[in-house]
Amino acid sequence: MSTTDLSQFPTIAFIGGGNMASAIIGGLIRQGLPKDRIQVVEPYEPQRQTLQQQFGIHALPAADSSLAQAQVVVWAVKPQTFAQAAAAVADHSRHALHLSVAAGIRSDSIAQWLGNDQIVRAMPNTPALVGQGMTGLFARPQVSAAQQQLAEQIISTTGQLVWVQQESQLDAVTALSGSGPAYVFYFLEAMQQAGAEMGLPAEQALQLAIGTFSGASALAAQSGEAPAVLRERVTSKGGTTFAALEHMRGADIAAHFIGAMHAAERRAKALGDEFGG
Ligand SMILES: NC(=O)C1=CN([C@@H]2O[C@H](COP(=O)(O)OP(=O)(O)OC[C@H]3O[C@@H](n4cnc5c(N)ncnc54)[C@H](OP(=O)(O)O)[C@@H]3O)[C@@H](O)[C@H]2O)C=CC1
Ligand SMILES: O=C(O)[C@@H]1CCC=N1
Repeated sequence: MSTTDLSQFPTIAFIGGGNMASAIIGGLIRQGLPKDRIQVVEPYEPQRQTLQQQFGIHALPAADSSLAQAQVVVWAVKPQTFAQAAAAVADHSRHALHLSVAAGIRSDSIAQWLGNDQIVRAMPNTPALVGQGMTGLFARPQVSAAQQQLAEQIISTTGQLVWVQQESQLDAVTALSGSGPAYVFYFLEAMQQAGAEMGLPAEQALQLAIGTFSGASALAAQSGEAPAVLRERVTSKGGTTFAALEHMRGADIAAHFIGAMHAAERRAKALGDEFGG
């Protein structure tokens, strides 16, 4: 995570004030962006109250002309509601940089809805909530280097990032790191259940599972060795890991897992087709 000083940063408007918007707002405030530089449009009253309690930000129930002061507009609405939200905002944000986190919605659609080509698409993930996000970014050719840097500064308050060269690669990022935390939680649930079935208290089983994920991730990141090498080092001949991995191979878990990720990528593309312009 970068430690950029954001005290001189421009005003940023968020369209949609739910999970992902909150993760980014939290990152920006932690790094010193004054709250009066953040605007949020959020139609759901309980969520507006949450934003007030969590960040001391007064969110607007609907777009209005005050959005014209924002130099960056972050789109954090569901793909299904993007077109409708864009229609209400377009007239107020002709000259802003637009940063969309919506899954699947292509920048061609966004440019058409907003009448503006200055668009960066981002695919973050929920560990952004604790400053450990992983985000893929794509910039349209019309986006300047300075605007790319601005997008990078915003996203880097939530964790790490990578730029992709082709917009279609964002669908792969969505299937991998965007949806990825859910895969990890799915495995954590299964490991907790197995631990409990084998006689461990459920809480202790979860603690062991979480610690194993974070420890193995740290080892993979710091050792510089391939996951397959690290896996082999755990797998003693005729031992327990071998027994577990043979069971997984028999059930072709890897093929099923890879198939699941392809399903996520297909869904990202379908969201773009279904809800894009
Ligand atoms: N959650 C995740 O792990 C990730 C999500 N994303 C993407 O982020 C985007 C937002 O997801 P997430 O934060 O989880 O969703 P949320 O539902 O938490 O947030 C979206 C918010 O937008 C509000 N909203 C609906 N219509 C409008 C409108 N016209 N103008 C302004 N706000 C509106 C919603 O209100 P209401 O509830 O009343 O509809 C809701 O509070 C999605 O496009 C998703 O694809 C990207 C990466 C990861
Ligand atoms: O499930 C979704 O559609 C969003 C995009 C990536 C994670 N959540």
